[in-house]
Amino acid sequence: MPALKQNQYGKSRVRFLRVHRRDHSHHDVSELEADVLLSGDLEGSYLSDDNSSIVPTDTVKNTLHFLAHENPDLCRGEFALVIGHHFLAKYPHLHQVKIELRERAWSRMEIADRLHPHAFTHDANGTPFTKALLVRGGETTLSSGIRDHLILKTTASGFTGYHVCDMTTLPPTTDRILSTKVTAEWTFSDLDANFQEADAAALKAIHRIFATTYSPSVQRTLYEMGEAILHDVESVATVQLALPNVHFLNIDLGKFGRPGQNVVFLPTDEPHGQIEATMVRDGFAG
Ligand SMILES: O=c1[nH]c(=O)c2[nH]c(=O)[nH]c2[nH]1
Repeated sequence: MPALKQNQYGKSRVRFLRVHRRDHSHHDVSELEADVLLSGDLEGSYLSDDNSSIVPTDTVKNTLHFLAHENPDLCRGEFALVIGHHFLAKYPHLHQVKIELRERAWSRMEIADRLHPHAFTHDANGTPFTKALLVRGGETTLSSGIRDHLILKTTASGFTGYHVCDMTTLPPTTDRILSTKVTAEWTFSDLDANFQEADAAALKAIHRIFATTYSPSVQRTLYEMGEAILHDVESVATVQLALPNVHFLNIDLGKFGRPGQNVVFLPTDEPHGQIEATMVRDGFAG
């Protein structure tokens, strides 16, 4: 009989919208998609036909809906911790709960220069997420971030001085379009932090570095983004960044009397460069 090395189970893609009604017309919304994976004394369900340890995944889904109802005002980070603590407290045979919450971001409509109290527009640039891992008797880890946040600038980016060999065809440039689809994840060292403020500050730091510094390479810009997040957001200990280099290629209009034009570019998806790194605050283990 093969050894059961590792196992986990749960419910994925549980979707719900929470409406926090501050008063009859002023509402906040949070639309989430949740994955919850459970581990613990569950071997019996794999090694025999004994299902008594299985909290059905349907129950997991119902629990998420119920906890959403009871906690309409918690931000993603706080809500992830509530979910994790609930499962560990209620089911003593579970040892670990892994949670991911992905948000469909809704921002308030601006009507007559005022933010509307209950009308929203989908803020579709990327998917904000939170991950939590709660281990019975162990440490809780919590991280937040954003996937596929697309940004672009039209100058203040170049790429020169790179390694040249017989396979090199790339011309150096000191003025290029720089675009990337940021995936970033930051891990909290302080579980009492204001996660919402921290998330907003981290995204602001990414934007500030992108917009206000000359980029000599995606690698350098990535490092400066991570450095800025760690500088600006005290509650964060590590930052992981993945920046695809989304190329916009200069279209040759020489035949039409517009040689070396710098106006019309071809957007491309593939192939793309892929630059990734993890940065750790001094004094913290990676
Ligand atoms: O910023 C860049 N980093 C690279 O590693 C690279 N490679 C490449 O072809 N163009 C670029 N640009």
